[in-house]
Amino acid sequence: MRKLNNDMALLAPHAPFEKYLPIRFQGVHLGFTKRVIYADLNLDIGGSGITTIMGPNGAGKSLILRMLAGLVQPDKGRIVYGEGAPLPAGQIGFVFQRPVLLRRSVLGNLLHALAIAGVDRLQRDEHANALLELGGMLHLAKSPARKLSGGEQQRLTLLRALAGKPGLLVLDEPSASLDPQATALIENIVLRASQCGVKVILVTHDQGQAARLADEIIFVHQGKVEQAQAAGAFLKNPASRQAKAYLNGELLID
Ligand SMILES: Nc1ncnc2c1ncn2[C@@H]1O[C@H](COP(=O)(O)OP(=O)(O)OP(=O)(O)O)[C@@H](O)[C@H]1O
Repeated sequence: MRKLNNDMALLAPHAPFEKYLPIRFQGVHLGFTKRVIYADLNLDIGGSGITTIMGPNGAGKSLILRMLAGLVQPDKGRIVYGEGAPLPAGQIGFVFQRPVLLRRSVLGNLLHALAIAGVDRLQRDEHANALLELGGMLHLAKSPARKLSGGEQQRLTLLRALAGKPGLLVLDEPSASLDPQATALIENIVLRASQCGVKVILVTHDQGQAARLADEIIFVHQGKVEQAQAAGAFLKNPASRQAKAYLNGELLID
């Protein structure tokens, strides 16, 4: 219980996020010069907890995350949070596939993120150290961030994303190419954030990871999106033939 209290102090969103749910993609069209990725994407990401997006390479999973982040704008349509109020700055934390860390120490990266998040200068050291403890990285505090191993960099990126106590955490294959132990460390932090009320949206190809983390799963294939299905049901008996083929490792041709 004590740990949960500590986690709550460290991870619970700085402002309640429920009112920004569901997240709705309404009539979204997104295309590039030679290819339309989404012609008319309508998708509700409704529940709290962890939503996992799965689907073959190039299906457009990362683009859904990038649109959520406002990094890519749809050509048409819109993304609506809850009743439609604009999402306040600092409510989304991102972890992308390739970590981009500052040329500073591990601690320096977290202190910078805390400064950006508006945390009082006097509280930053304590907050950063608590994050490092959460990530099992206290012993690396003074190491140059860019010299860390891939798994350590990914974990630091996750801690940095949580520094501002966001209500929504968006992760794009956060443990691709990590070993099982490094993956377990990442998953532990994600689960703890979720238990503290952070809404998590995670892209993964790892069915084991989806089974361990996901409450619901969305399947994306050729610009079409299956509405969220409960994770257990999806992994056992997915709604579509394409999802079944994907889970069985078969080539998807239509
Ligand atoms: N800025 C861009 N310009 C042109 N094409 C793009 C751009 N961004 C993404 N795409 C294309 O959109 C498609 C979907 O990309 P996206 O990164 O969302 O796929 P993904 O489902 O995340 O794939 P993966 O599992 O391989 O990471 C790809 O074919 C990609 O090449």
